[in-house]
Amino acid sequence: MKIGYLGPEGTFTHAAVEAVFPHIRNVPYHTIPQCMDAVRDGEVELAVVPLENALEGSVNLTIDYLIHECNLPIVGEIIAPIEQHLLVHPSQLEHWMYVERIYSHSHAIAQCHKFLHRHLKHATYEYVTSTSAAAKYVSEHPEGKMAAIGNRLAAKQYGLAIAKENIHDYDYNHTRFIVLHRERYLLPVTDKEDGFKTTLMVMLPKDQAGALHQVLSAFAWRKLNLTKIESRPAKTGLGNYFFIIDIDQKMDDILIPGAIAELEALGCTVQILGSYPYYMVKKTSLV
Ligand SMILES: O=C(O)C(=O)C[C@]1(C(=O)O)C=C[C@@H](O)C=C1
Repeated sequence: MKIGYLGPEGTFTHAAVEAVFPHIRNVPYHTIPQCMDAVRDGEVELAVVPLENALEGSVNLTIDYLIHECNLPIVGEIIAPIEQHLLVHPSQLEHWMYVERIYSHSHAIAQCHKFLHRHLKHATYEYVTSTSAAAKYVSEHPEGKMAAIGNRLAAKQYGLAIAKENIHDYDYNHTRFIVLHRERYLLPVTDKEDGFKTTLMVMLPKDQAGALHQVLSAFAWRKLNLTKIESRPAKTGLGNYFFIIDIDQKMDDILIPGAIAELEALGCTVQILGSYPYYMVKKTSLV
């Protein structure tokens, strides 16, 4: 069995994969869509991609590619702590405050805006496909006045020095990663899961007053706890949205099917994106 992840080696995604699937061979992919395509095309059985960060919110590319391009069920979730560090070539360690360009994934840069505003006001941002792609690039340009934002694993992997530790803006920093498979599937994980979730995609009927209220009440009176509700453009015209709804329990025989039937009776289109276990990675077992 093989598991694809957003690479190259040393991303937070890689660390999450190693923490939960230490015995499965992992394969890095350059972009999030490439990871998903690899599962769809059968190159790997599973893929892990970032979905949401506690400071910066959803990774829209993941949601949009999943909904519009590559319909794969979510079979698991990994929640991992995130510590961002400023990484430089060792030869630049004394001069980190003079770096002119900061490389990283847009989500990682967004998690460190207060630090960047305070200490590196003059620097410009270069967005790349992942935090470790940034670290790799910086390691290949020892003369450049540049830094990457990434983790300890990437610093080690690419021989960079940590100029400043823990530069993320708020202490509580976690990212949710989803595990995708071609079909609904039970994960080969020995650790006990920390809980279960069910994720739905709901498209409201057009121009119906109070539709969202009715949708929420279908969950509320059944006491189904929602951990997330988010809208994304349906990409069919201004004002057309779909909702991603996370329910805090696994699929059952009565409550969730009942809520779905009620939504469909209201004229909603509903798709079950997955019903899956989630795993919380401890800080010490990450990077
Ligand atoms: O896995 C990585 O290192 C990434 O670059 C992706 C990503 C993300 O998209 O959220 C993953 C975790 C961190 O929140 C920052 C970046």
